[in-house]
Amino acid sequence: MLSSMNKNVQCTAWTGIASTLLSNGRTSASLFKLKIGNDSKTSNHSKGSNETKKLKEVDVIIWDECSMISKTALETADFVLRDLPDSPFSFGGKRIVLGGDFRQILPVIRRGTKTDLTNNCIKNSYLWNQFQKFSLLDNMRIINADANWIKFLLDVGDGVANDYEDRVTLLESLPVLEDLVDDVFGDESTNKHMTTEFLNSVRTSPLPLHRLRLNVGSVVMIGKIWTIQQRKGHLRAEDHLLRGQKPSIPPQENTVPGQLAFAISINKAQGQSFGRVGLYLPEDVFAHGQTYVALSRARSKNELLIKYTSERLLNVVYKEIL
Ligand SMILES: Nc1ncnc2c1ncn2[C@@H]1O[C@H](COP(=O)(O)OP(=O)(O)OP(=O)(O)O)[C@@H](O)[C@H]1O
Repeated sequence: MLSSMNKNVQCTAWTGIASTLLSNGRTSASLFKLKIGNDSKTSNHSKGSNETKKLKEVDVIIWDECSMISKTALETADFVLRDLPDSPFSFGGKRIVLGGDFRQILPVIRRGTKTDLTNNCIKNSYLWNQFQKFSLLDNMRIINADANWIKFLLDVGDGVANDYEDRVTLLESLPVLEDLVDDVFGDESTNKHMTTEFLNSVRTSPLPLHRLRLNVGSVVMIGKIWTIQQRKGHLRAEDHLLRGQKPSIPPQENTVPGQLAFAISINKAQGQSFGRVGLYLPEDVFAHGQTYVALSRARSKNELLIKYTSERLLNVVYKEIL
C-alpha cells in the first residue's frame, strides 16, 4: 500500500532470520551500521557513502520484532537518521513503524540482570512516548481458531498462567513425548525387531542402521550423517554429495532416503510460523518470553509435540515491561 503511494519503504528486523521474513528485509545492524560490539551505542555510518544516500531517500522504515531492539540501538538509529539531513526531528522526520510483542524475547545482554534487561528495553527510551500505539487483537496464526489454546498462549505470555514457582502446567490435551526413542521405534513389546540391547544402543550412540531391516514407510531416527563429495576440490553447483551413516562404508550400500528436519533455537524462531513444531526442552528456558515464543510458533496445538524434563515449564515473564 505504501509503495503504491510512491513511498520509499525499507523493512528491517533485529535478527538476520527475522529480516529474511520481510520483503527486502535487512538486519538493523546492517541498515544503521550499528556497532554491535559496543551494544549499538555508536554507528559506523559515513555521510558520503552510497548506502547513506539510499537511506536518506527512505520515507518509511518498518522495524519488526521490536521487543528485541535495545534502547541504545533505537537511539543510535535516531541519531543516524537525524544526521542524514541534519534534522532536528526524531528519526530525521522519517516515519518509523515498529511491530512486535513485548511478551516475546527482549534484547540479549550477556549475563544481564533483570534490571539491565528491562532498562535496555525500548519502552524505557525517551523516544517511546513519541510512538502512537495500536494493538492487534486476533491471533491469525492459529488455523483452527482454537479459543482455549489461544487463551492459554496469551496467559503464558502475560505470565498469568504461572503458578507460585513461575511454572506453567501444559494443557492435558497437548501431545508430550516421554521418550523420543520409544516414540520413534516403539518398544520391545510392539516391535519384534527391537531388542532391549538395540534400543539402549540407539539411546547412547548413532544409529547402527545396518542392523535394521527397514520397510518403505518405516520411521527411524538417523545418527550422524556424513556427506561425501564425489569429486575433489571446491564444491560446484553441479556437484553431488553422497550421504551415508559412516565414512568407512561406501555410501551406496548404506544410504537411506530421509526427510529433512531442522533445529533452531527459540530466539531464532521468533517471528516464524511453522506447520509442525517439535519442542525439545531438556532444560528450563532462561529468558523472558522464551516459553511463550516456543509454544506459539505452531499453527495448531495439534502440530506441537513437546519433550521436556519437567512437566511444569518454567515461564520467565517480566511483567513490568508488558
Ligand atoms: N490477515 C491474515 N489473514 C490470514 N492469515 C494471516 C493474516 N495475517 C497473518 N496471518 C497468518 O498468521 C501467521 C502469523 O502472522 P505474522 O507472522 O505476521 O504474525 P506476528 O504478529 O508477526 O507473530 P509473531 O510476532 O508471534 O511472530 C502468518 O504465517 C500467516 O499465515
